[in-house]
Amino acid sequence: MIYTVTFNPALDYAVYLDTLEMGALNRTKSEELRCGGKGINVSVVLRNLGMETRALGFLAGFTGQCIAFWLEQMSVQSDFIMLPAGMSRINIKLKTGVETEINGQGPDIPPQALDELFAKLDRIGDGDTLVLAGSIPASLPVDIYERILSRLSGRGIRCVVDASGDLLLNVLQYHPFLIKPNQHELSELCGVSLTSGDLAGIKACASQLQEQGARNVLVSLGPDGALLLTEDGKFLHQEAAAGTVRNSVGAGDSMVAGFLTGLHLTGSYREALRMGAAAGAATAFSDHLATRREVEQLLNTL
Ligand SMILES: Nc1ncnc2c1ncn2[C@@H]1O[C@H](COP(=O)(O)OP(=O)(O)O)[C@@H](O)[C@H]1O
Ligand SMILES: O=P(O)(O)OC[C@H]1O[C@](O)(COP(=O)(O)O)[C@@H](O)[C@@H]1O
Repeated sequence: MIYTVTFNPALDYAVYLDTLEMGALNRTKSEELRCGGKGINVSVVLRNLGMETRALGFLAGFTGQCIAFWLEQMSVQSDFIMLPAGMSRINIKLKTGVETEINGQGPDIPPQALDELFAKLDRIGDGDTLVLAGSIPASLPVDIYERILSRLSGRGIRCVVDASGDLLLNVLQYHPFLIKPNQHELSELCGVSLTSGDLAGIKACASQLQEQGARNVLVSLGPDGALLLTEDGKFLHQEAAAGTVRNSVGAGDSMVAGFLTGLHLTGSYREALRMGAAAGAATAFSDHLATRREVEQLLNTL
């Protein structure tokens, strides 16, 4: 079973307009609302690809109820903790030819709710995979992912972490099975400025994160594809699929889901990377998260 944890789920509100005029009334050409947050997106795409998954984390308020309802409608198994106050965030995704995002803070998570999550995590066992993905509400300490990995350590659980900054750096000492920074996050993590196409620089940063403890490092590069540094020290590069971008929100999460599915089905890192790229592109080229049919179609082109 692949468990995902989303500390800070969201409703993603995508708004399409030709231009955005600051300080004026703008009207949309169209808009879409869907549930989001990194772990949730991973679970949705895993489910679409026929994998067994359960989404964990925290929800609050009417937005939280909406997220739970939509997950149920999509037959995604979930076991969220409902918080006593606040509301799950609404993240705004402006589509004006370029993509601009405004992500919210999220509700406070009180200590009792955190204990409830730990109790659920204690039931995960040998052979399971745990995906910790996304930001945490400001009220939580930045070592929270580290505390989870330390608690699960030695229990045969495969841990995947998709987060940025210290949230990610702090867990490397626990040797996560996979991390998936995008190019921007990689630059930040390594304190260097990486330009698109600087494959040598990207490889050096990936190696640095592996030296710090990550087993496999998957760097997603948007339209430039992806680079995987495997645990046995090999670099694999994957070109991106060709197509027209509609909404790339969730492409990274879809890549994680595709990668885990590909690895489960074939046991090959090369194939996992290919399926990750197909799933990422399938999401970027549509206004929803990748479906199985879309992933299979793109897989044939890679
Ligand atoms: N414009 C695109 N064209 C083709 N593939 C894409 C595009 N954008 C994303 N992808 C695929 O999805 C993967 C994840 O996207 P990326 O934007 O790098 O992640 P994130 O959403 O985490 O920033 C990429 O590595 C690539 O394979
Ligand atoms: O938790 P964070 O870092 O604020 O990110 C949350 C946002 O990331 C997403 O999960 C999309 O992530 P990716 O585009 O990296 O796949 C959105 O659904 C959500 O709004």
